[in-house]
Amino acid sequence: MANSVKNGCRHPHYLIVTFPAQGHINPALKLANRLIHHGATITYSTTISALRRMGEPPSTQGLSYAWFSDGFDEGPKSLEDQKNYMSEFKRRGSDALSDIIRSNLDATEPTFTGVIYSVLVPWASTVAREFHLPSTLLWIEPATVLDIYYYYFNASHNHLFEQEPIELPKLPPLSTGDLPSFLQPSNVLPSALVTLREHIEALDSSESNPRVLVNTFSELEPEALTSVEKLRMIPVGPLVSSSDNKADLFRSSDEDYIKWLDSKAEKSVIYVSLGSHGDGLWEKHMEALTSGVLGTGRPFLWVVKETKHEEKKSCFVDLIRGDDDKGFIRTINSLVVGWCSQTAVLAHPSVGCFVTHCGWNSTLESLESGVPVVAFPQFADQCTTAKLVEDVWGIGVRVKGDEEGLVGGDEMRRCLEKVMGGGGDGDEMRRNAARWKTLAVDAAKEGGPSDLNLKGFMEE
Ligand SMILES: O=c1ccn([C@@H]2O[C@H](COP(=O)(O)OP(=O)(O)O[C@H]3O[C@H](CO)[C@@H](O)[C@H](O)[C@H]3O)[C@@H](O)[C@H]2O)c(=O)[nH]1
Repeated sequence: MANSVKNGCRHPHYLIVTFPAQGHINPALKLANRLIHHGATITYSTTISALRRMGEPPSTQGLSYAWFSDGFDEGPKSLEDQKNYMSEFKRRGSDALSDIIRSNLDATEPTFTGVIYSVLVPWASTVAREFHLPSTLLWIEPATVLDIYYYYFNASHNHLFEQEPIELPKLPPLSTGDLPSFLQPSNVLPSALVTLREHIEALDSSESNPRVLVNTFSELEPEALTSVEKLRMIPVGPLVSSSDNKADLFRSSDEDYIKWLDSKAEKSVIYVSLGSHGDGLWEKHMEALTSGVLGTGRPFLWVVKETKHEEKKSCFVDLIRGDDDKGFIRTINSLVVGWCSQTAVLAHPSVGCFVTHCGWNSTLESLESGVPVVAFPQFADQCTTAKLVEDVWGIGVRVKGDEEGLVGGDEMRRCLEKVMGGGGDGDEMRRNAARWKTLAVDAAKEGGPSDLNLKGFMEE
């Protein structure tokens, strides 16, 4: 078999495969850029639906794309489509990936040296194995969350989940509400659980101690990174993309939100964004969130992204802006945008607090910017991240729901005042956030520990 060989070593060429969602595409792109920086070539593969939404993908020398159809090039339309999505993504994705690898291997000079696959794409490791290519999981959530899934799906540890607090090796004691939502009794997405189990099975069935690239850094989760003996977790984060080298699946707002932020006092603005899956929130928490934020009387910048439910969106925007005579005051003191450059917003000196759902990218971005948070987790890994934010890293406060998990406006306001207010807890969170900012930036910079880990991964 002919190979691309330099000085006796095969030139690294990775095929990176990701799930086509906003929170998945960019950390993998950032990884691609860092690997290219260290001399690798990358073929980046995800679905045509993602390409259609992002328009022109970022281009860099050494980076090429291999798009494939998951059968839903315009995105899943009906509830039925959504139910079938994960199995279709796996079926069509496996076939497509086989074709991509086969045509590379059939070329006069085949070049792939390995496959890197991300969360929700466990089948990529099966395809890689069929072609005798090494594969590595890129875990784009906290190491702590991977530990939890590992123990949950592992027969010899599963009993640890039977009593509260849940005590897992080297992790802080957890309540059921701190677990990823898929492991909670209220889980409404059984297909996610099937895919996560496949991830753990793929790791368990591979070589003795599989390497996992984790989007975290060693100071942030020192114990979690070594909790599971079977896994060699390699921290390579934070993988946070700058505005000019990322792909957005949503159209940025025309409003000049940076100019608006420029007009506000230092650390005075509440930034509200609940990631790229905010739709379900309107039903449950819209009023609480709105009354809490408005109740503080502080200026706010709020992302209400485009949605299939445009009618609900406009009700929500009306509610934020106010439909009474106070509406004018609210409008001049607030800005609602459809989508923004979140990293640019978080880096702005006027932002004093981030109301976040605790998606892992948003959390890393707030750590890297030193902005304290009000944690308002919705599903998936977000519940565990909220626990870490509040109890382990001390950079924010988590809103508490009632017995049914419902959050009230007073609670939201209490949390906002705690983070934004002067003295006591607020000062401590700001100090902690400033400390984490330094550590996060140092970890990811050229020659920093995460960067050296990535270089080590390539050279091994
Ligand atoms: O106006 C906006 C709003 C968001 N973002 C970006 O969108 C990304 C959102 O990612 P994340 O915070 O991780 O949230 P989700 O999109 O909800 O991510 C999904 O994927 C993540 C990685 O698996 C999980 O941690 C989350 O729980 C899951 O919901 C971040 O990079 C933000 O900077 C923008 O650029 N502009």
